[in-house]
Amino acid sequence: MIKLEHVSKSYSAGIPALNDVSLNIEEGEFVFIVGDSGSGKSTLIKLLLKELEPTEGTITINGQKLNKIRRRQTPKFRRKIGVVFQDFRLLKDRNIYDNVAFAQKVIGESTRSIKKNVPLMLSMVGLAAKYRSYPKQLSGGEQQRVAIARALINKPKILLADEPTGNLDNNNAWEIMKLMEEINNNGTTVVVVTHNLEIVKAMNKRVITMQKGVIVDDSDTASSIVTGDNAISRSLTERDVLKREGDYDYED
Ligand SMILES: Nc1ncnc2c1ncn2[C@@H]1O[C@H](COP(=O)(O)OP(=O)(O)OP(=O)(O)O)[C@@H](O)[C@H]1O
Repeated sequence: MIKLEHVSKSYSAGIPALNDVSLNIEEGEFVFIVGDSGSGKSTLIKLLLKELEPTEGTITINGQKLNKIRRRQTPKFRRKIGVVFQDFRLLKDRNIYDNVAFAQKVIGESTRSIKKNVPLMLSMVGLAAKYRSYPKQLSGGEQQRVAIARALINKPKILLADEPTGNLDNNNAWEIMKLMEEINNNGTTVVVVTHNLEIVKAMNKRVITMQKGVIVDDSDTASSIVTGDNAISRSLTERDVLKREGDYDYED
């Protein structure tokens, strides 16, 4: 699903930010990437999103070699990956329904589908009742849930999260991690960059440790590997949601 072969990235002369990194992440895995500040974690995420090009080596995602993707095809490629950041990056002047719906509008989804999909997704992250709220009316944990809903609404096979709990207190951090675990259990491959080693230890997943641009440890726990495609919609039917949330209409 995600394959790096001898990937290096230098921003300038001197020590490369990534130095000959080879890595394989299989479909359905949940992987933490940890390491000191400056060890290359964010560089790795940016390479996976094709925001940066490697200086050397090859990256393959979903069978697609990233260096073969033309510039005008890049947005389409990125839409296949859900991304979540530390600072949420929500649209401040839109309510949370519109924040999530926006991602569907961008790919040309019909209004009818959007009206069906967005409530389901908001329900999955536990925010169906707050669909009219604006980001500033939500707690940090809730805002991150909206960001996760937005990242997943187009059913990507991969979710990348760069310090998703960095701005959250411990309880909210745990809830977000548990949500990511649920998402992974439904078949999505999840890659999480974090400094929160307490959570990493407790979650018992594969942990890749980086130091000065190289992988210094990769502890694989095979029990965390789940196979299958993205199946959020399979596990959460419309009927489930109506049962859970009560039947109510969303505005246009
Ligand atoms: N745009 C850039 N230009 C030059 N050097 C950069 C740039 N971005 C990152 N670096 C350097 O590359 C190295 C790796 O940085 P990176 O941001 O990938 O680390 P990180 O592990 O994500 O750190 P943090 O945990 O602090 O976010 C660092 O030495 C950093 O200074």
